[in-house]
Amino acid sequence: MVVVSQQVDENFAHTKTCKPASNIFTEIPEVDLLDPDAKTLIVEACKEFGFFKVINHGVQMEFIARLEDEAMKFFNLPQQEKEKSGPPNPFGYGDKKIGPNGDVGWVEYLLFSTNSGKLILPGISESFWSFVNEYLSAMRNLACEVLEIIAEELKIGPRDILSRLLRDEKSDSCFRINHYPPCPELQHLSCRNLIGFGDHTDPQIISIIRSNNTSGLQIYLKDGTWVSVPPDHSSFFINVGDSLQVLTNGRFRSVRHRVLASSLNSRISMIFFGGPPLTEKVTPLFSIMEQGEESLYNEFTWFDYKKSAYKTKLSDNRLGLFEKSSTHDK
Ligand SMILES: C=C1C[C@]23C[C@@]1(O)CC[C@H]2[C@@]12CC[C@H](O)[C@@](C)(C(=O)O1)[C@H]2[C@@H]3C(=O)O
Ligand SMILES: O=C(O)CCC(=O)C(=O)O
Ligand SMILES: [Fe+2]
Repeated sequence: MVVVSQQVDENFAHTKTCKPASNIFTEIPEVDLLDPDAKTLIVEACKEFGFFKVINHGVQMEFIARLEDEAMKFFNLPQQEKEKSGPPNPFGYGDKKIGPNGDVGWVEYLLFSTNSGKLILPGISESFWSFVNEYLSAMRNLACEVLEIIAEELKIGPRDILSRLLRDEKSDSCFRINHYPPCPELQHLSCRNLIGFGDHTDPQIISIIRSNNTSGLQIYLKDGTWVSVPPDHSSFFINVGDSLQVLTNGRFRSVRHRVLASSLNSRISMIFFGGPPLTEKVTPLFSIMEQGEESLYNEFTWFDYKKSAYKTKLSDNRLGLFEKSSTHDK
């Protein structure tokens, strides 16, 4: 038995594992977008967790299911067919390798830009492409609605002070579909968990995650613990990204998160990352600052941040490089 376990461990030498952490977190803030109290809940959640769940969002389930079906059709293609849409540079099909700096995970994915026209990928059918575009426009609207609610509650008007960054035709947003295949060998993996997508924060302003009902997503709490997010295929999970942490001068928290692979079930997730135009300065909003308050960050544009981010490993503290008091100061 011990021998079998050792052999299996060797098979996973090229992937990453972590200690088991299966604390199921039942206190994820749940925001009903039709509830007049939504504003307060959203702002509290962004400060405490940088993360919340949205219900009554108005996006039809059939619409989401159609895109998920198309994505599964793609991931079910023979490996060599899928590889024709890769490697990602950074857009396209990727398998196990994440980003340009040696990160790995038990995941395959498709990464799309939302503003560089049609990405010609051999494995992407016309119908898949048109579902992606319809979905993206629904996600942009949802992200903007949330950002407008935030602006209103923080009284940092005008109402579109944040959402205009995503509505801009040059908004540098992107979209990712992740597929985490089940990993039956995991049961023998000597009490370790297999990393699907390693821990990180998202660099953009806001991200919207939607997944099927397979668990795996975890968030890192202020008290230093990892907790599992109960999956809910009919809701959206919203992440505060690094840029929103800066725009609010640290009032909101960019959430560290990761995904663990499952031994039994396949997880599929679709994530919209709402980013500003490349030339936009990412600095604390003037209207949020109290008298005498100083920016916690050196001035940078989204282009500067992205350029720096793509030199980092997934789990690096990317924002640390731009913090004023940081020892990493440039
Ligand atoms: C390791 C990397 C992958 C990533 C680019 C990076 O160098 C650091 C940030 C990573 C991340 C995390 C959130 C999103 O999934 C992503 C698309 C992004 O914008 O930043 C990925 C990048 C990627 O996979 O290309
Ligand atoms: O797949 C998921 O649920 C989240 C993945 C993620 O955090 C990412 O792609 O940035
Ligand atoms: Fe992420």
